[in-house]
This record gives sequence, C-alpha cells and structure tokens, in this order.
Amino acid sequence: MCGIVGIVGNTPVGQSLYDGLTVLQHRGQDAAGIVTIHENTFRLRKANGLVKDVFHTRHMLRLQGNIGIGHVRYPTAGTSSSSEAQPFYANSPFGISLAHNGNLTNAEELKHWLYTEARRHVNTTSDSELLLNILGHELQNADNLELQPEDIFKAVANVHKRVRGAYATVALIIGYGMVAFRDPQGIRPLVFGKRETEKGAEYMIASESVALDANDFEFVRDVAPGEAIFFTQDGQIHSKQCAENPTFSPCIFEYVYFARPDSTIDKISVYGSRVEMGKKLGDKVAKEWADEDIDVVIPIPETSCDTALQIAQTLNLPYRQGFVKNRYIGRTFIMPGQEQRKKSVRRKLNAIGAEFAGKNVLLVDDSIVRGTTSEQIIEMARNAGAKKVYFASAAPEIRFPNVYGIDMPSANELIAHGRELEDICQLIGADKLIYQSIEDLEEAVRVGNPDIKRFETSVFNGQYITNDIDQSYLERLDAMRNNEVKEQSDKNADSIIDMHNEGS
Ligand SMILES: O=P(O)(O)OC[C@H]1O[C@H](OP(=O)(O)OP(=O)(O)O)[C@H](O)[C@@H]1O
Ligand SMILES: NC(=O)CC[C@H](N)C(=O)O
Ligand SMILES: [Mg+2]
Repeated sequence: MCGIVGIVGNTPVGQSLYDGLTVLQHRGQDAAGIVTIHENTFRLRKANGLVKDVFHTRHMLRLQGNIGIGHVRYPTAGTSSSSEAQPFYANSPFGISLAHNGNLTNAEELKHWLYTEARRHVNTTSDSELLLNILGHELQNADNLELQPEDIFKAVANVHKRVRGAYATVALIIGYGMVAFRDPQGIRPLVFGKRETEKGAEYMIASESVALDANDFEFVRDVAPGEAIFFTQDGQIHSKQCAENPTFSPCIFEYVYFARPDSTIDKISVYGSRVEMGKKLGDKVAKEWADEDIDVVIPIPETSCDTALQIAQTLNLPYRQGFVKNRYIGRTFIMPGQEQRKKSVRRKLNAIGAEFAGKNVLLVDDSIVRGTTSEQIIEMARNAGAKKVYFASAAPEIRFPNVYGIDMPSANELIAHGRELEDICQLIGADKLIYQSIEDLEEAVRVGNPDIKRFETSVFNGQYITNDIDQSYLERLDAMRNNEVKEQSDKNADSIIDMHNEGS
C-alpha cells in the first residue's frame, strides 16, 4: 500500500512534497522518492529507507521547481531493490515520471505486449514501471504533436483498456503538467485539494486527505474511479471520466488497517468507520459471550485503539492501555520478511504487568493476518499474569490472497486459510476468539457513504472484482512471491544496479 503525492504550485514544492510523504509514511516504509521539474529537467531523489533518511538537506536543495510528485513504497510486486523505488522515469515522449499505488493484475501480459508490440523495454520487475511505459506509449500515439487535454484523456482511456488491477496514479509530463488518475473500480484512494496563495491557486493530489491537511490544502474532492485530472503547469484544471464502465469498489482494508484515522476517504471518515466496527463487534461480544467474565478491554496498539475503546464502551467495561508501543518501531505487517516481522512485535510492544495480573482480558486487534502479532501478544499477556485471554478481531477471517496492493500473496501464510475458528483460536493460544462478520464490517464502513454499493473484500471472501483472478493465477502468484522466494529475491536485489541512481 504505497502513498503518493503531487503538487502543482506557484512556489517551490519540494518541502510540501516531503511533508506530505512524511504523513503518508504509514502506507510504505521501505523506500521514498520525489521528482520535481526545474527548467524543463527532472530532479530526482529516491532510495530505500524512511522519508527522513532518504532526503537530506543536499537532496532537498536539488529538488527545485514548482511542480513535483512523490512516493513512499511498500513493495507488493517485483523486489525490494532500490532500483524499484518510485517515482519512475521514461524519456519518451516528452519526459514522464510516474508514481503508483496499487498492483496490476495482468503485469505479465503487459510486459510481453510492451516489448513485442510497443517496443519498449522495462528494466525492473516493477509493475509500476510497466504502467509508466503504457502511459508513455499511449501519449506517444496522440493525434496532436503538441498535447491537448483531450489527448491526455484519450491516453488514460487507453490505459484503462489495457491495464487491469489497482492503480491510483500521479504523473508529470515535461512541458505540460501533472495528470492524476484512478482505476475504474477506485480500489486505491486518491484525493484532490487546493490552496489559495498570493500568487494564485495551488493544487495537490494525495493518497489520503491527511497529506492535504499537513500542507494547509483544502480538500476539494476524491478523484472518481476511472477519472483523470490534468493540471497544466500554469495551474489550469481539466478533468474527465476516462473509463467506459466505472464500477466503484474501494478496498475495505484501507478502513480496517491501512489508512490513518484522521483521513477521510471516499467521503468516509476512517476513524468513524473504526468506531462503527467497535459498536458492531461490541454488540456481537455481548450477544455471543454473555456468560464470559471479561474484566477489561485492552487494545493492541496502534491501529486497533479506536475500535477497542468503542468495544469497551459498548460492553460497559474499563479500557486500559496494557501494551506500550515503542514509537521508534514502524508497522510490523508491512515489513518485508516474516523473520523481521516476528522480531519486531517484541521490540514494538511491551506489557504493563499490573494491567494483566489476575485478570480476564479481552485483547482487540483490527485484523489477524499471519497471526504474527496475536500469537506473541497473547503469550505476553499470559506471562504478565492474565487469567484468561479473550481475543477479538475487528475484521473477519482473512483467508484469501490479495492481488491489489496488499502484500498477502500466499494463502498458506494466512493463519485463517483453510481453518475454522477453533483451530485458529488454538494456534494463537487464546481462550476464546471472535471475529467481526463480513456483513457487519461492510455495514460499519458504509454508514459513512451509503452510495458505495460494493467494497473490494476479496481477502475475506475470495471474490476478486476485476474478474481476472482464478486458481492458477493465485498459484503462480504464490510461487513467485511467497515468503521464501521473496527473501531470496530480496537478497539478490541488492546486487541490481539502478539505471538512474543519483547516488547518496
Ligand atoms: O496477524 P499479523 O500478520 O501480525 O498482522 C496483523 C497485525 O499487523 C498490523 O499491525 P502493525 O504492527 O503493522 O501496525 P499498527 O501499529 O498500525 O497496528 C495490524 O494492526 C495487526 O496488529
Ligand atoms: N503497495 C503499492 O502500492 C506498491 C506499488 C507497486 N506495485 C510496487 O510494488 O512498488
Ligand atoms: Mg497492529
């Protein structure tokens, strides 16, 4: 789940892009990059690492220009090599640079087509570099030598025809401006904001509204599924629906885990949706566990806190912070390897003994994916003296791989895959386990925007909205990206030499 930003301004945008990326850091901790345009030249800095480590003063001084885009990466395709950090660059036509959040589901086919038909070589295993080159190919084929907004919209319409999967995208075109577009199902979020300055209006595109807030941009609206918005270098805006049949199905996992609670995505407050999840799950606990003697509700920081507080209120029980989170350790689920994830849970969370001693505790998490967190946390609670450990998950059982930009490529790595409640409960070592139902989860999120008829919920029910995913696709994906293969390819990735590395 990467984070993307783009700004068309009247004054230098480097610092605002940096600030935007910093508040989107929770979407990607592996790599970061910024590209600006200065005197018709791209200025690029990208590398593996957190935003604060990738950009030093010397890089910021080089990132001049009043227009630019940025990216924080959580690798979900290709490798973790720094050569796959974004934004990507293609020199033809005009000079294009692109940042992408999501995953393309027909990447193999696209790579073949690009080489044999479009005669374009892609030098990495990143699906985002494919997307850039497809956009490049379509712009190359424009009717007018000098691009008109209509040419850009036609190019995006053709991208929609060729590409399948999830893609919230922002791209710069030298001499023209910035274009932002979202896949026809709107799987990944994308918002658009405006800031008035003495020199006129400035515009910003971002994955989440928090990035607008951080830079004092006012939220204008979400980019519609299938829509493209083109900002000329001098600040004119053109927009168009470029998809033939947009069918809105945003990813529900953004609300469960990915997005920051202070963001509003597709008119739904992420915080509000987590509170609703707490109401529903609290009701379910009250109904199904009426005979259980829970003493206290304890969240597993950080994402589950808002939901857990509401569960406590619904159950009329005390809410206590039994675990302290080390503020210098990031999110464990989006770390690249299972070994690293496992070790980090202990480094990240520590129990306050007195909160557990002799008590029956209800631990709450937003989701149980591989079970890495829940297993260790329950053990910690027991070691701290808990009498009974009950466990509640605000999301239903995660049983199916994700193909749209969440790194869950292998069903066998998911603790709920092929298992029923009792087995999962035993594996994580809880006394009792309860999951939110999928209907309740959908209702909880839909409260904020009843117009959304369908959410992307494939990890819970195996129904893939792009209709191009079958068992053999999932088997191929598993073989390419399961934990073992990934660890091996990431080791080799260090030796890949980047084509456009500005160095340190
Ligand atoms: O079952 P697992 O494979 O362990 O994955 C699920 C856990 O990972 C996430 O936490 P994370 O540490 O990434 O971030 P957070 O601080 O935002 O909760 C999520 O909130 C769960 O706690
Ligand atoms: N999670 C994402 O959005 C990742 C974007 C892209 N697929 C990559 O792996 O770099
Ligand atoms: Mg967590």
